[in-house]
Amino acid sequence: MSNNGKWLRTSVFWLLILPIAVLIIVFIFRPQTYVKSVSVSTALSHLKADIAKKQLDTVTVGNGTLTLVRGQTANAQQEAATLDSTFDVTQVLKENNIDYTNPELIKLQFESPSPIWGWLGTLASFLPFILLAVIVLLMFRQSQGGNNQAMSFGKSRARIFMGNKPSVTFTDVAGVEEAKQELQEIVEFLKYPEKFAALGARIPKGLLLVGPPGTGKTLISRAVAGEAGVPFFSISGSEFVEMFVGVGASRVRDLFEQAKRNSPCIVFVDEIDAVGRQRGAGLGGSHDEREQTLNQILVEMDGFDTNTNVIVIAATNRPDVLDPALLRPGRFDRQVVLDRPDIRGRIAILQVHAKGKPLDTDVSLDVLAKQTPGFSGADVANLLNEAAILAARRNKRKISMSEMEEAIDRVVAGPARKSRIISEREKSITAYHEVGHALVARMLRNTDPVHKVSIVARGQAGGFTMLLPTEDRYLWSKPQFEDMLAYALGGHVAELITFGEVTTGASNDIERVTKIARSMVTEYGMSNRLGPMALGHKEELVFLGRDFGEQRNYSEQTAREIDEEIHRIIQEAFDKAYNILQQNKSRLILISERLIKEETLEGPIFESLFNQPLGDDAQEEVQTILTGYVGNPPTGNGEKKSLPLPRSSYPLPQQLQPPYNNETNTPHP
Ligand SMILES: Nc1ncnc2c1ncn2[C@@H]1O[C@H](COP(=O)(O)OP(=O)(O)OP(=O)(O)O)[C@@H](O)[C@H]1O
Ligand SMILES: [Zn+2]
Repeated sequence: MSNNGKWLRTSVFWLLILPIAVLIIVFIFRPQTYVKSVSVSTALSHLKADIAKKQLDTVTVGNGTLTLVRGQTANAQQEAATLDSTFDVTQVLKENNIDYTNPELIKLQFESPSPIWGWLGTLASFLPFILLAVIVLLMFRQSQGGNNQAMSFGKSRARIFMGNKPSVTFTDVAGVEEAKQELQEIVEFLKYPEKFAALGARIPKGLLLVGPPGTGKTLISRAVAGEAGVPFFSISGSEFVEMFVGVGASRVRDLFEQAKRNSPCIVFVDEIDAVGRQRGAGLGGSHDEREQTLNQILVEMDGFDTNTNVIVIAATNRPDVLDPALLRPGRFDRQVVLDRPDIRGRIAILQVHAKGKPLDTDVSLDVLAKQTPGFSGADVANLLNEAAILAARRNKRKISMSEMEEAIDRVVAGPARKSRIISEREKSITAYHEVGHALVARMLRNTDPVHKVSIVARGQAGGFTMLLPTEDRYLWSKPQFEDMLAYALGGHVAELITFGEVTTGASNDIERVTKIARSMVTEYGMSNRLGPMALGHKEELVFLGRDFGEQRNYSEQTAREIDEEIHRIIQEAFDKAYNILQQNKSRLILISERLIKEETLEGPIFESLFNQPLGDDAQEEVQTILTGYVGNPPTGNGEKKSLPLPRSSYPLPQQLQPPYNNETNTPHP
């Protein structure tokens, strides 16, 4: 850190210390509450008077004294009366017609107050010194640059980490088969470390679980420990954020010490993003603390030798903010993704959590799964729990579908859940949109194979299409960009062709397309008309808060030409996508409808659907789909007039043969 930063930190430090010092002085010279000695009868009569005034008093009896605190203010008047051993407060109150059962008026306490007060009093008089000592210690630590190894300040706060052996197994985790498979390997490592050691295999030290909240990251980690029969230690990154400097690091040290003593075992670090954010900018103690905690975790992990057999599993839903140091080999170099479950996953999770819950005959888990797109595992579990509570409240013996329906609404609308539930229509539109992308990608030469099409909502997007890059790409050619643009417009075009209208769902695609097309023209020299010229983006000149307008390094004429070229490129991409989807409309309908049912289509399934013969049977199926459609069917007939007419006559279909069937391209897995 620079000198400047240090100076800043020191001043911030003093700004914090000064008010504390002032507080301490005020505390020392504060007006003492004064306890007046009175007789029992005086105290009682005062109490009676206060009750008549509807004022809440506290009566404490114990240690031979009756203390009356009159009123609830901080420096309420206090009276103490000495009692003899036969004094029975309830009896006396009764005799005096004081209703001591009304908590609004009288708070009756029977603890022995004096030792606590005495102790507190002593503590209070020492408080300034204790605070001073803490401050001095903290300063000392600061000036040491927060050296973790030195001092045992954090040690005294050492917490005993309970490493329990969870009884959870993989059967309790449902719908995340891929993740389970990957973690199975970790289980093997933990169970038979010698087997791997004998072969010289390096046991992974760290594994990062990535996924949105409630997708079972904690659960599956516990299940790994449960399967392997090893202890499970857990800690959460967010615990460290508010701590004093050094405490977090020492906690981490304690945790790992115990973990190593109990190896083989699992250390689970939840919310690692809370400490594992990119190091760099930041100011103040909590930032320092985070950095030190993170450093300590890295130090511990680096210190494992080959037979440590402690595996650290960290969980996050923000892998993008993590410090790259965490992801380096030998640290959290393995990542396992836990996504929100698709329909099959939700059925499986429903089955797991329905165990032990008596369900009525009308309950169909399939139907429930269908109604809950976007639910995480935790939401699904929560849904069943809510339904069970509702059924109990209605004095039912079994949970029926009506409770389930209501529980869905609760989970969706309830404060805990913000994820959306999609209407049937929105689901259809999303499906056609995504299959539009996928089909265009499938038909073009320069796009990667389709890896997955899904209408399970993720983040902002209602669905997504994933291509599987066949190689790392650093250079993009013009044809690649052109196909990419058509692919990106595939969703928009599919909506247009089928439902005859476009939705806001394509706005991201359109933004991306526009950006790429602009870059092609202005940065990459991919427009023959303008040639290889860096036509820098418009720069906004903002100086000292004043906007001086835009600065261009080209003329008005060129600006117009750029716009025209961008327009042409996008138009051509649009036409390409349009032609492909028109020609494959039956495929579009068949695959989209399948996607609506299954919510996710993996690459191979998409491929086999794509390759289905489009004979009479298929045409018949299309017709059945269209006639059976609720609402307006995805035919889009009659809406075509409003389309921009395809201008470029892209040669079809010869050139657009499915590319992955020839010798140079093998069908992807
Ligand atoms: N795949 C699943 N199978 C069965 N139950 C699940 C699954 N996913 C989540 N649950 C249920 O949801 C609960 C919460 O999940 P968990 O705490 O493991 O999620 P998480 O991903 O760690 O969440 P967070 O990111 O908020 O910490 C689990 O205890 C379990 O009951
Ligand atoms: Zn899209």
